[in-house]
Amino acid sequence: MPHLPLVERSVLSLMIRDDRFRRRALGEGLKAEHFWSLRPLWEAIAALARSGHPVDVATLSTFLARDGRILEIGGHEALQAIAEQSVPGDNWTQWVRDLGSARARRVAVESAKWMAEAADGEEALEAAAAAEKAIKEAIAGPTRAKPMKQVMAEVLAELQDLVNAGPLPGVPTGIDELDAISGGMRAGELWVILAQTSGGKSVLMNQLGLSGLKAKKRGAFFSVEMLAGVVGARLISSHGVIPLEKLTQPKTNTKRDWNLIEAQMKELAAMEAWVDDTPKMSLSHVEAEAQRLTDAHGPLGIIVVDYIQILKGERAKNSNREEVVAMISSGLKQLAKAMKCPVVTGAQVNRSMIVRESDAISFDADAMLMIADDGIKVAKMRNGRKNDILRYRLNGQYQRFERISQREIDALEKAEKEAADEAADKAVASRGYGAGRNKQFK
Ligand SMILES: Nc1ncnc2c1ncn2[C@@H]1O[C@H](COP(=O)(O)OP(=O)(O)OP(=O)(O)O)[C@@H](O)[C@H]1O
Repeated sequence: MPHLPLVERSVLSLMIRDDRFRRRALGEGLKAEHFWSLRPLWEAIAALARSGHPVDVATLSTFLARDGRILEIGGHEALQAIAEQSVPGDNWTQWVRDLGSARARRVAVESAKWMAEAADGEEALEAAAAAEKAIKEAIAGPTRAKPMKQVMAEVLAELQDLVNAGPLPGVPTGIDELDAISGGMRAGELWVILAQTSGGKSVLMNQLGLSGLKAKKRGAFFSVEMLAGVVGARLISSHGVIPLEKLTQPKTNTKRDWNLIEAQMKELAAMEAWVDDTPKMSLSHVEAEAQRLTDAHGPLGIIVVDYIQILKGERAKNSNREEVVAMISSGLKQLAKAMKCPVVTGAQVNRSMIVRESDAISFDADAMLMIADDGIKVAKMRNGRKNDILRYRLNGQYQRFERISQREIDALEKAEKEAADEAADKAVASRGYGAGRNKQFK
């Protein structure tokens, strides 16, 4: 049978060593049929990756040894050699095409056999038609395009969901002004919260997640920095408007404090939510765990990932930190699409409020909220108006963003207007029209 042992070997070697290629292979529609000599190895890698298990030589070896298939690929040493083979990923696309064409040639050989073995003319014609279809499919690869009939059915289902949904098309954010602009956090959207260090990213992410839980959505919280207990304490504080100290230094708590805390704990415990605090968490861990939770409990309604730059990237050889961050942000966007729910994450910015390390985050995000002293600026909103400033400010003690008082908003707006006028004056003066905007009209 036609096959390409070296290409199979190179593709599988890349897949063992680099999660990025594993995801590409699965996303690009490679299947067991594309492999001939190393098919059991493909099946083992795909099964482990899909179920969120590590894909390393030891795990693969145990997996293949269980049903005796390790011998079909040449034994443990052959597996070790494949994993250690150093191959560049540059030819990946060509190799995937080559595997597709080798598969097409195998289908052609098989098809010729069916036709030759046909008992009579009619059966031979049927075999020829079936063979033509199989060859076309093998050459084209798995189709990704959806027929218009299916697209229309999906539009109809979405419209029905929107009609049946509450007042908002998306998951409520809990911040009225933001809901009015965005319509809530919609399925497939990536929301990114930007702030300097300790600016309140985690607080706002949790607040949006909690708002989803209150709207009876299933939620998953992934936290790299904080232990699950700390996330839990912060959620209690935010949900119950209880000072965080009462949860971090509880020795002086009164009976009333304990009653309040217990009531909040009960409410939160009844929500369908999970907190994952695995250290050194990677994007593929998040993807696999979100899938596992969905399989076990039903679709998730919101996913919070705290936060982009701290997530471990499977670093491909020679890739810099910027490329890794770009890969993670696009992975989170894909996760939102695959899980059909919003994903909320954060990104650290520097003093000039520039996203560190990657512009890609701003490309992938559907909504970007920038935390500043005078409020939360809507820096991007794919489905709505941008540049509004939501007059909310971090209240660290209660782990939530709260509306700024009207008096303070008036003062902020006055100061902003004065600053804008001053800037306009300077611009006019610098163009040489006079000393200032007001003087021109005297
Ligand atoms: N007991 C408390 N009282 C008042 N403020 C508190 C208390 N505990 C924490 N805070 C404040 O709450 C905020 C928590 O911010 P948060 O952890 O959301 O920031 P972040 O942007 O996620 O930070 P990092 O850069 O560490 O990821 C901090 O500004 C902190 O000072």
